[in-house]
Amino acid sequence: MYQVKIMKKSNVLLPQYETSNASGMDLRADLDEEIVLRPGERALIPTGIHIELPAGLEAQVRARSGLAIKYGVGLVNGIGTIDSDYRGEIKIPVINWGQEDFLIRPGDRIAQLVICKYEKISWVPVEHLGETQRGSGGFGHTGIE
Ligand SMILES: O=c1ccn([C@H]2C[C@H](O)[C@@H](COP(=O)(O)OP(=O)(O)OP(=O)(O)O)O2)c(=O)[nH]1
Ligand SMILES: [Mg+2]
Repeated sequence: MYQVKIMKKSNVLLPQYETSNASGMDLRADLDEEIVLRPGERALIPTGIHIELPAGLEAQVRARSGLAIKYGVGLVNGIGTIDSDYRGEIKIPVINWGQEDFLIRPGDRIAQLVICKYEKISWVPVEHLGETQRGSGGFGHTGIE
């Protein structure tokens, strides 16, 4: 298990795994007061945490499926990428795709953080790529049945 430095405001709880083998740790809104996200509205919600990941690890900010299904609330950037060299505050770009106002209260768990390994590569420019059965087929070319 990696040990990762985290800097946080004193009022902020450490993100934690909610079950023993969860891959994500829930992220809480670090707000002074509740905010209302109207339908179609987006906001960048602070978490009050800064982390120092070793090179080779990234953190992904992902939506919580319960909020997505119940309220249509997700992340406007799909999945947020926290680079290992980022030292700023982790923020959550939420959007209300639902039809009702969505209330975010201080401390609400509104997204989750998943730590992942990533690889670095260097490019080798070429004129031809290796052949495969798929070739250039994509975007549903194998059908749906
Ligand atoms: O959901 C997110 C996504 C990003 N970030 C922070 C961490 C990340 O390392 C930095 C930059 O993110 P990204 O590369 O996705 O944004 P960009 O628009 O390309 O900004 P930059 O030019 O700073 O890389 O912003 C967050 O706090 N939350
Ligand atoms: Mg970037």
